[in-house]
Amino acid sequence: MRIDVVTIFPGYLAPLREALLGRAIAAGLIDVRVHNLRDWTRDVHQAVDDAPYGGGPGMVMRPQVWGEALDDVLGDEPARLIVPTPAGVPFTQATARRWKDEPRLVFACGRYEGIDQRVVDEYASRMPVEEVSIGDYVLVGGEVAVLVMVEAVARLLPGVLGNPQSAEQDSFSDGLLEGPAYTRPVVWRGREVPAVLRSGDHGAIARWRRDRALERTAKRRPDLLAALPEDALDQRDREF
Ligand SMILES: N#Cc1c(N)n[nH]c1-c1ccc2c(Cl)cn(Cc3cccnc3)c2c1
Repeated sequence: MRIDVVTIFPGYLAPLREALLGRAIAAGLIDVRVHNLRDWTRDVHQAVDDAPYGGGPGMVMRPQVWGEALDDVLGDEPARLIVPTPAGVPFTQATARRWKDEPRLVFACGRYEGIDQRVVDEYASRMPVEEVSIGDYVLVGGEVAVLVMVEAVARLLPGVLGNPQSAEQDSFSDGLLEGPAYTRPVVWRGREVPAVLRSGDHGAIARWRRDRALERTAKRRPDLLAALPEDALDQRDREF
């Protein structure tokens, strides 16, 4: 997969080159290119924003510079354009799973009060464009959202995670939150690891883990339980 990110703060994307993702990039599993939007400005001040039509607080990012940048970055290679925005469709694990098979993702990272809407409208007329949000809170720009989305997608790509089973069995893969995890020592500050996890009874362990996942999901995210398909829970599951 090729990933392009256009931003006025390229340094914000430096964490992509660290640790697991950094190794995946170095191994050629992912091709990540970060572009500075200001490279497409033509004025001495490298202006990328202007006052909003209709008034209101803050500034809006100008369409011209975005158009020139995206025309260049996109070239003729098919891609999906992702535009982070607080007003976007929620980004979920299902989104990450859908995007992992894309040959190329291009992220348009805005700042200020956002990017002139005509940029989205222009590119949506010729390619898949998604305006997405990573959550119900407000950030200062799109860069952190891109870090989140790139990591969520990249970890699903073959060879990126040391243990591919992690991606298959992680939270949300079965629609439930993951239950608690434990490792050595068996007793820590007087707190003991649940005996079932040391029993060697794999059936009992699987049941215990599912019970804890159901319990945690019912308590913290009842909306996820409600969204499960009818046949996802058996009678016993419904006791939580
Ligand atoms: N994804 C996501 C996401 C999220 N979950 N919170 N905030 C954002 C996000 C994404 C993109 C931008 C761009 Cl461009 C500018 N801002 C600042 C802003 C603040 C208030 C109102 N409008 C824009 C962004 C915030």
